[in-house]
Amino acid sequence: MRNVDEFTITHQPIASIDLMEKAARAFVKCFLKTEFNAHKRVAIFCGKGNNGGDGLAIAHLLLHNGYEHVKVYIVNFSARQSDDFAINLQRIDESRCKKVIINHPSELKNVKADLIIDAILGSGLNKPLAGDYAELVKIINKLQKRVYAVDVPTGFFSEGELSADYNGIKAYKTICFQRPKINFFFPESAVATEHHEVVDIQLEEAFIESLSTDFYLTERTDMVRLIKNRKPFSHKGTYGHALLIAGNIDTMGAALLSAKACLYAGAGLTTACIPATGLTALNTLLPEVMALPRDEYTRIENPAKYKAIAIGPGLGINSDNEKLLESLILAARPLVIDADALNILGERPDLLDILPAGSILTPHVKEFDRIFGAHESWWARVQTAIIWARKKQVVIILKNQFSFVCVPNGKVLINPTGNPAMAQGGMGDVLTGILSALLAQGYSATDSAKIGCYIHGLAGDYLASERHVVTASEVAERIPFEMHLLSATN
Ligand SMILES: NC(=O)C1=CN([C@@H]2O[C@H](COP(=O)(O)OP(=O)(O)OC[C@H]3O[C@@H](n4cnc5c(N)ncnc54)[C@H](OP(=O)(O)O)[C@@H]3O)[C@@H](O)[C@H]2O)[C@@H](O)CC1
Ligand SMILES: Nc1ncnc2c1ncn2[C@@H]1O[C@H](COP(=O)(O)OP(=O)(O)O)[C@@H](O)[C@H]1O
Repeated sequence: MRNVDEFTITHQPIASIDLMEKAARAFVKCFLKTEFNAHKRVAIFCGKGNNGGDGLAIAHLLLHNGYEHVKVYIVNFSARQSDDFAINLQRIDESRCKKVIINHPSELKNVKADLIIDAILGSGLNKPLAGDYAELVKIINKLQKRVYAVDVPTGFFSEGELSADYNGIKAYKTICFQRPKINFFFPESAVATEHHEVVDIQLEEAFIESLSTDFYLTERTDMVRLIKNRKPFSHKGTYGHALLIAGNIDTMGAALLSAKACLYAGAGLTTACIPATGLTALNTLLPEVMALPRDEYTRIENPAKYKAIAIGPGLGINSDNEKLLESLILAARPLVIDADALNILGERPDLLDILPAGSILTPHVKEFDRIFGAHESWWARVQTAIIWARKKQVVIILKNQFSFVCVPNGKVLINPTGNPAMAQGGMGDVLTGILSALLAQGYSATDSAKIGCYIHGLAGDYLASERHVVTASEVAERIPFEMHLLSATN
């Protein structure tokens, strides 16, 4: 962001102090959406860099917006200060804003605040917190007040491996500028900030887009561009035949959920390869789906007749299923590999080595570590996924609240949709069904993964807007509505 900042200043008629003012305005506008009680006492902790400069400008604006009790705490632990911090400090000195200078953490006493704004250190963090900074942050966290962080919580690295013993500010919400920090998407960030919201400060967009990065956030506009309308005169053959190899005696539901999602995501034909004991359930619940009974060792005759083949949901781990997976991999057909098929891969590194290019793997964290070994952090997991996706020319969807879609060209597409109401068994089976349907309809593995994760989460978000929890079946049923809304606009 720093070079974007510089680029904006040199290419647009805007001074850096004005950019800081814009950032502060954007912060305050967002802050006032939830904090509209101007009687609340606000303590703003400001370091002496530009993050602290933002804090001072925010203090000014809050007073302007009718907040009566705003106090700034200048964290004076460093001799250096940025130019824009100095300008804003002078403005504060000339205003009616209360100011306290803290030269040592022990000087912080009797903080009477309802809300705290953290502007001590932002994206300039270049080493872990230690000494006075660490001590001060500990005291602030102990106050147990609602903290809003400016751009980044103090002590939180925006990118790179996150330490397991985070000692920075624990924010309720981080209001960050222009782009989310990559590390907000990792589960380890939950300890640093419960929520984050990105605000636009009109940095030079064209320049941001031109910066090289391996991380891309999937957006609604991508869906509108990618999802194709159903064509006049098209028929079931146009939209491909998907085969789902799934289910076992005690996990038939997984097969039913995948097959349901496959239907609802638009495959022309769907066949479920399930144990014969599940046929009645399948025919009763999903009469549109064809069945291929799976008893003992089954070979898929003529796999070429299917445009997409998925294997794994509720499959069960046994030698017959292992042989089945092996035969498909040896047939060099791209596959969607999920759940127990991933667990089989974990036991068979030789199969991992010959994965058909164009396949999609959909591991959650445990499945991922079973295949690729234990990892200390999510950052490390994503690095491993990037390497394997490139090496085997496959797509790896590392599933979580924000799923990381690692694609063959080494890029990572971060999926922003989805929510904790979706944290319930069967949700991954639905994703596998959606992916199969998209592949059957002719989308590439990368586009299927990108679209599939997005609409899966979007359906969950729609349902969760009025509910505490959503079920996997309901997510499947919501898919055609979301696809309609997205494709209708293109
Ligand atoms: N384009 C944008 O995004 C815009 C950004 N803006 C704002 O600027 C913020 C970035 O400001 P910044 O570059 O001045 O750095 P900041 O975070 O204030 O740190 C200050 C100094 O602290 C030091 N330091 C680092 N780690 C340390 C540690 N562990 N313990 C102790 N000291 C440590 C380090 O100095 P050093 O140690 O290198 O001398 C560092 O330079 C950004 O977050 C946003 O709020 C907006 O105003 C406008 C648009
Ligand atoms: N908190 C959450 N926020 C968003 N999505 C979630 C959340 N929890 C789970 N999901 C989604 O639900 C799916 C769960 O997959 P998985 O664990 O394989 O489920 P199952 O094996 O029960 O079918 C993933 O796609 C994941 O992204």
